[in-house]
Amino acid sequence: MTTEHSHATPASIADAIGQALATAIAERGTALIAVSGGRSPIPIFHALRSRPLDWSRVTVALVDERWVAPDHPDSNERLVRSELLVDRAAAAAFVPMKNAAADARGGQPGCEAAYRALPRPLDIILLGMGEDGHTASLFPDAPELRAGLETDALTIAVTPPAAPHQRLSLTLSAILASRRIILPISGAAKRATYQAALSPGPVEAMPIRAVLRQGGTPVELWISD
Ligand SMILES: O=C1O[C@H](COP(=O)(O)O)[C@@H](O)[C@H](O)[C@H]1O
Repeated sequence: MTTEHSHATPASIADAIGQALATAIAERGTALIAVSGGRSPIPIFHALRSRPLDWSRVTVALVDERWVAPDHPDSNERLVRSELLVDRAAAAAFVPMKNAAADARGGQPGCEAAYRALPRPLDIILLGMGEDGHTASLFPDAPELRAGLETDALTIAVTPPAAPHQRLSLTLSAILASRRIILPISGAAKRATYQAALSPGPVEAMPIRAVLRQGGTPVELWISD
């Protein structure tokens, strides 16, 4: 089921995430969120990081990672540490995807073990979508895409055909195992991508379709100008 929220703002999205985390903490004592990298989540991180939650009970994981050093400008870990895990959110635990392996394929088993050790299900995923219809690091035409859409593993190494860096990504099954998925869509280009994703066509051409076409996990689209 997909719910559309129009006129979204970083504050309204942070409200929804903060409430989900607070509910999880109240019900189970802990909360687990996986967040995307890229540009889109930055204003949401800024609105979320000062929310009055018991952040010491929150664990932050990643939706995907570029296989670069954690201080590289393209590192999603660097982004999350610098833009989310500060202020009140500095008390949260963080589970990186990047490890010491030389490449993403070599690092996948260690990442899989680290993510399997997390409590499940994820309470919430802050998902992203590229203008090419990729989500997480499930890229159109990636050689590993079919496996990423079908495997029961939580993570997969991906070689994007047209984007920089090897990736480590949550798989579709791991994404859909979340209690709730929040997908912000901002700007004309992303809105056009979303409309294209709603049209008939293969999932392989726009992997976000696999998230939008399923009916088991609630997906909230937060749409802004
Ligand atoms: O490469 C990536 O791209 C997507 C979309 O990024 P954005 O900059 O267009 O918001 C992101 O969701 C993913 O985490 C990231 O690794």
